[in-house]
Amino acid sequence: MIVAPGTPDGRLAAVAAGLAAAGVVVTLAPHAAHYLTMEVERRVALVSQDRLFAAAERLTGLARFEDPAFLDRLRLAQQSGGRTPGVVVNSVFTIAGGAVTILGFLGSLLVVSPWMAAAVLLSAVPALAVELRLSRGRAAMMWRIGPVERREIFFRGLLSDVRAAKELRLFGTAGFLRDRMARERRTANAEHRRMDRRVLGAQGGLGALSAVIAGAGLVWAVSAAADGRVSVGDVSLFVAAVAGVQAAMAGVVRDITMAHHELLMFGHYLAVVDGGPDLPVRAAARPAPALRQGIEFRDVWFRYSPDHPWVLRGVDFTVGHGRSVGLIGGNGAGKSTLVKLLCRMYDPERGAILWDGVDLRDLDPASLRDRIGAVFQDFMEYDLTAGENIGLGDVGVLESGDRAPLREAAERAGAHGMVAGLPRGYDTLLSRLFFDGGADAGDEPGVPLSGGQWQRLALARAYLRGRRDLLILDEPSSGLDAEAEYAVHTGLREHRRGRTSLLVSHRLGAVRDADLLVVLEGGRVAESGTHAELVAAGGVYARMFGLQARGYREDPAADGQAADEWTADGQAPDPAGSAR
Ligand SMILES: Nc1ncnc2c1ncn2[C@@H]1O[C@H](COP(=O)(O)OP(=O)(O)OP(=O)(O)O)[C@@H](O)[C@H]1O
Repeated sequence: MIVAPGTPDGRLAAVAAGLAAAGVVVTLAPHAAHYLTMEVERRVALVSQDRLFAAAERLTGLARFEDPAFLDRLRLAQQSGGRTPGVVVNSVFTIAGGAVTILGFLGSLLVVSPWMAAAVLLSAVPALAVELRLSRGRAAMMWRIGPVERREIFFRGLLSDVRAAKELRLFGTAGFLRDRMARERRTANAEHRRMDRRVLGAQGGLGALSAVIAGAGLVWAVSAAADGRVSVGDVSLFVAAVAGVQAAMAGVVRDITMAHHELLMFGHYLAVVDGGPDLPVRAAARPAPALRQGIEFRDVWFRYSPDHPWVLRGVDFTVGHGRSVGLIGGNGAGKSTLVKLLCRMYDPERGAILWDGVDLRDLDPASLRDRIGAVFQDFMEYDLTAGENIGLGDVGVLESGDRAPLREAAERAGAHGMVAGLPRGYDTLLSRLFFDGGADAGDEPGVPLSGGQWQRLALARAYLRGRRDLLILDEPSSGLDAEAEYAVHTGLREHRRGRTSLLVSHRLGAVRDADLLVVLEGGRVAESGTHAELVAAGGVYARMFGLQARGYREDPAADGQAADEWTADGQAPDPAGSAR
């Protein structure tokens, strides 16, 4: 009987309930602590990820995203950002717990042998120094193998990318790429192995030091017991205390090192989040005003970096307000580069681009971009719904839920019929990679589009920004079929009428009626003028136009006449045929 006879049943029940509650608390506490830790980590990860990508979004231009070192840093920052705070906080708690344990054992040790206590404590100094050094070495190694791991990630992505799958199968290149992937992994593994060996060696040394100290202590304790200076009980206490202090100190050193390593890696996160602007930001940058006069390229020189050749070498021309300018030039002439400069993705190295006479560098980039609608040559295909693919041209419209502007833009881009024919119209998910999560979609896989269909959506996206001051179209119809191209160019002509636009195209028939044609060659404006003027001049444009015109002639015998026909009256046969 553990309860004295006569104890009231109520008290017994209360004691039992109290014990049960304590048992529940004791059982639940670690799980609750784990839950709280994980919840804190989830929240910290969410906030840190948001801050990281907000910082990336603040970068005005593109150069950082083309800088391999920045990309490595961004990847390491993603890994460390969400993890470091949790690891460090955990480490602080475990270090505190370890310190208490050390103090407890140290008390016992001090009673038996203060010298031994000092020796065991001091042995932590080299251990900490060595571990911190290893931690720095590990962080440096992670940075060193960044490019290797990024290449491996690239190959891994390639081997699982549906767009690459065609060529990999047709050319039988998957094995070759798999080897390259394995080679990168082997290189990374070699670095990891080297590091692990260093750690192994160092840990071995530290282990030996601990063993020597503990062994020397034991010898001393046994001989002291033999001399009767300490009792047998003291020897047991001594051995347990030495082992306890050493184990707890090893734990503390391990936790300090882990926190140290995480903080080193967190440096990458801070470098991205606190990184300065990539393009100079003028303190007094003003909002871009509505375009009234035009845009002037004034002696614009540009290269992607000092290690790259000049792409533009003193480009001069003006896009007058309300005028359409066609930009022409061979592959690599710098047309898309010029478009990117106009959107201030980069700054010219020399010269300036002026918006109504104001240098783009003096304008707030966001307000400048708000005045521009564009289709880039390498336009995006978003794994989102058709409506969202168009709506991303103007998030305000997208968020308003008003479908009419989306439809209008799609109609102008010749995309409405195609979108309306999709299983869920504008709500159809355009992807094979995701399931359509719509309430009544029954998790159907999304629908992929053809190249030309995607291009129409990209055009619709630009049209959604129709009220913008400047429309830039970089090869907007390269993937379209003949009818669609005709429709698009007819629509474009309408859309461009009286609006400021810059149209880049290799199809000279598509740009011939622009108010001004600018031909880029060798990084400079080789010639400019109207179609008739350039044809009459018989220069680069005339030659290019003649070549294309010949390609559209049915009768090869007439080739010889072609150039004469258009040079004579400046009204050449239409090279793009259907596009006219
Ligand atoms: N991000 C970049 N970094 C370094 N060089 C680049 C970059 N983008 C383009 N280039 C180089 O700049 C030159 C001009 O490229 P750009 O894309 O402007 O030519 P383009 O006239 O638009 O050609 P295309 O008619 O083939 O589209 C090319 O030699 C290209 O290699």
